[in-house]
Amino acid sequence: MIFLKRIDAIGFKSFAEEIKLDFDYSMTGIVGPNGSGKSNINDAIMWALGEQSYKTLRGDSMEDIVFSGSSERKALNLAEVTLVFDNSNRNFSSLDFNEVSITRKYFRSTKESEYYINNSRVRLKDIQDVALETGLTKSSLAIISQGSISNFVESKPEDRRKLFDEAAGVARYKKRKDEAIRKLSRTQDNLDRINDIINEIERKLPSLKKQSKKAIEYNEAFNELKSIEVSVLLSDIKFYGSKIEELENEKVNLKTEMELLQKTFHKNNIEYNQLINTSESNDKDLSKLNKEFTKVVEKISELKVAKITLESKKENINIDDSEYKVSEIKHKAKSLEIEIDSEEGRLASLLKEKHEKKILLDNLSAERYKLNNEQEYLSKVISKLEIQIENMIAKKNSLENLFDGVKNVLENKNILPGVEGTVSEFIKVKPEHEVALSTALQNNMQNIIVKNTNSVKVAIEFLKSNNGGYATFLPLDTLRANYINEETKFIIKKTNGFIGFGNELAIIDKKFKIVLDYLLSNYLIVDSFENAVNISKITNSKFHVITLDGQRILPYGAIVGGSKKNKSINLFDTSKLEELQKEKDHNNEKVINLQSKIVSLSESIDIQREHHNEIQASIATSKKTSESLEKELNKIKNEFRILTGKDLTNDEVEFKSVDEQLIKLMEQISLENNNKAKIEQDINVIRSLKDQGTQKQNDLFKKLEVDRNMLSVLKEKMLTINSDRNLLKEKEFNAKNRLAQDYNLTLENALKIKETIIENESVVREKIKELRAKINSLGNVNIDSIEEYENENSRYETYLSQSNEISESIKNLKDAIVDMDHQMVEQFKKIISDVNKVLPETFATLFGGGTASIIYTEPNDILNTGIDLKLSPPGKKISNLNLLSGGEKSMVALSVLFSILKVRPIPLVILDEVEAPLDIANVERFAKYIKTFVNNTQFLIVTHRIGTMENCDKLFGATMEQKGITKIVQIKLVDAKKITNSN
Ligand SMILES: Nc1ncnc2c1ncn2[C@@H]1O[C@H](COP(=O)(O)OP(=O)(O)OP(=O)(O)O)[C@@H](O)[C@H]1O
Repeated sequence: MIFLKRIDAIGFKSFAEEIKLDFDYSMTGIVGPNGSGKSNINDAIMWALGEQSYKTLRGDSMEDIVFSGSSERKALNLAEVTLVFDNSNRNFSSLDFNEVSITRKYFRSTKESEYYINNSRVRLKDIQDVALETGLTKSSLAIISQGSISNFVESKPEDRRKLFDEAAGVARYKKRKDEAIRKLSRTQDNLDRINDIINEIERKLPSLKKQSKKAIEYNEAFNELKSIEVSVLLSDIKFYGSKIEELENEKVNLKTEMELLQKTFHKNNIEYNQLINTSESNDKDLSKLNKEFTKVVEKISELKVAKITLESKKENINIDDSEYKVSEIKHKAKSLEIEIDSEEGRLASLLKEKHEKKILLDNLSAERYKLNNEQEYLSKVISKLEIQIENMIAKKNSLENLFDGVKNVLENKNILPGVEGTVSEFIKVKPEHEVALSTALQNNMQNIIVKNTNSVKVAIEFLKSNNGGYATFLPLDTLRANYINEETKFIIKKTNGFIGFGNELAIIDKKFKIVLDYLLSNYLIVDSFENAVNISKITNSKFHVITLDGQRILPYGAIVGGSKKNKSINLFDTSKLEELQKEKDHNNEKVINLQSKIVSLSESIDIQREHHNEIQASIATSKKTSESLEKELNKIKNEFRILTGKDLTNDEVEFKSVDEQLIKLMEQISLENNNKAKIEQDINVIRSLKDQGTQKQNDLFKKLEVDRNMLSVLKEKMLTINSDRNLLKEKEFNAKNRLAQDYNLTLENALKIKETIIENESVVREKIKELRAKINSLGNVNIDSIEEYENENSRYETYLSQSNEISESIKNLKDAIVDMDHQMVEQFKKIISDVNKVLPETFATLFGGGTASIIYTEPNDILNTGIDLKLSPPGKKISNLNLLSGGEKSMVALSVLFSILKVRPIPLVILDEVEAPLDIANVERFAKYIKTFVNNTQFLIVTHRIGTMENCDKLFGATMEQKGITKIVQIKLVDAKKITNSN
């Protein structure tokens, strides 16, 4: 049997000071004046066992259970009640202790309750479990007040049955049944909701299934088409690629051939034009010489006429024959000497001229040798430059330095709208700013300039769908620069060593200016590190400051410096490439100049060589002429010796006036003849040169014609190659475009797809047509429907299984309710029958005779039936229970209560003034009757009645010595009586 050993309470209602009640006895009485706090003990027990209804506790809120203060005491914040039970028989089966204490605390401030079992904090539910085992729970039989006793008879049959429900333990089932019904209703709601969803899905599912089937068919056909067509496109692209490569190679060879031919043609053309010039100048010289020649011939004729006139004049003079002959000889000798002198003079001048020509020729040859060497050296330099340029262009065109994302975007520029190119492609810098601006731009060189944000969107989608990497885009429509304000700019410009703002030093096309401003407007370029530090300080370290050799001071003062390795390749390459190209062009110009100089030098050398040869020939002729004149002079001198017997000396060569005139004339004639010969010689030289020139000119002309024809053939060929190549490029582009547009594939990604081997091209192309037709025949396809169908179907299955589970649990609940109903009926019937067995005896004992029984108001509906009482007090016939007196009503209720206690003993029963309406004799009977239960039940009786007090084992008196504060002390019967009497 569970035995309540002690109650400790403080702060609960009127227990402002701690009260302790030891219940060592089976029947304990509590006495005291009205309002002294007796019933508060019952409340304390109920509250400690977890009572949640403040109304049951006679309050308006839970706060009302805390001591609210009195005229002398302040209100308390905490109410605490502890019940101590004996558990040596382990009546609380789950608690392995000899003593079990249950504590509840309530804090007014937090409005929170705390529960403890044996001082360990527990949940409310743990307390309620223990309370169930005590049988001391709310509305149980354990706590009976005066009100509930008098109500029992007066209440309706349906309310009356509650007591029996409690006793039968049916209340527990009822509670569970209510819960089960609530759960059933909730579950049914759930089922309805799920069935609604199932119906809704069922409506959608067939159409989705149809769409999904169509989409799957489409996907299959599309994937097959994709696999075949991608392979066909790849094989086409491969074919076009190899053909384009062949044509490119052919083009390179053709270009080299054309360049060579053009060089030769150009060279020959210069030579040809120079020959024409030389020929024209020769013609001029010739006509001049011819005029001079005519003049000389005319002069000689005139002189000869004068000589003949003089000779005839002389003939008329009568002179001795021998004298004449001597004179003749003298005259002839004189003229021969003149001729010899003149010939010697001519020879000397020819030798001098030859010497001069030799020196000139040597100089010209030396000059030509030097120029040839120079040309050879320059040609080598040009070849080297060409290789360097080709390498650079190849490297630049290869895109190999670019990040994956950037490379992919640039490679697919044709299908991505609005992509302009990388920053490095457009920005140019002066060589002296190259290092600084490369340092500034190092992270942005590969940013891609695009027209607008839409272009960015398309490009990013493209990169995402091809797993093509990342890139930074600069959309021209939304890009905004963070400009330095004019005032700050003014100060910066005045600072030592400041060279310029990054965006003003770099060069870019006007339409991309915002890119420069965006990237470089906050970069200050300065000459030296010291000045960089200074300018950074002046500007509060707000901007990037970069020195010409690439040292950087970042905003907020960080400094980056070191070697110049970071120089941007692209920027450098651009200016370097231009530099190389310029150098090459400059050297080419030099070579062309040299070539024309060499050609003209060669011309001059040829001409001078001809002159030299002519002079050589003239020298030989002159020597011969001199020799023959000497011979003739010697012959005449001999003739003179024979005629006169003396040697012809110079003194004798004297003439008379006519002779002298003749000699003079002859001298003049000889001089003019020499002159004429000289002119003739010059004419001959020029003529021969002219002939040679004409020959060369004709040869060159023919050669030029041949080369010109050849060039036009080669150009024609180049045009054909270019147009073939462009055609192939277009085809290749179209194929790539189809890869991108039809299959959203870059070439790179397409190559990763396993290729279908094409054995028979026409069969494959036929298959492509077939698949296309199939795809077209499918019409509008909703690809998402595959996933949608799968999702909806799986949702359908999930809900279906949930619906089945819920239906199953509804069935279980219904079964459980039926089971509970059955249990309740059985147990209810049992308690009624058990009580009916003892009730007549109890009734007779308390009433001193008579009989009583319990009857069902609805015997056919035991679950809902009310309970009525059939009573026969001794000597009375009762037709209506309401006709009983107050005391009788209490006695009837107590009979029923005690009958129940007999058949269903309860460990602890609290009776609160239940015997108040009874007369002294009945109180006596009542108290005595209680005594018959004490073996199974512990009684706590709040009473004002002496009869009851006399039968109690122990009495406690409740007083309010201090106003409003209950004090409880054990008292003797005599004192109890005193208290009662004084009431
Ligand atoms: N929160 C509270 N703080 C202080 N006193 C309280 C509080 N709640 C109730 N009381 C006091 O408790 C008393 C009521 O006690 P109780 O009902 O136990 O009296 P009783 O002895 O059973 O009286 P009766 O014999 O008339 O039934 C009242 O005086 C009331 O003012």
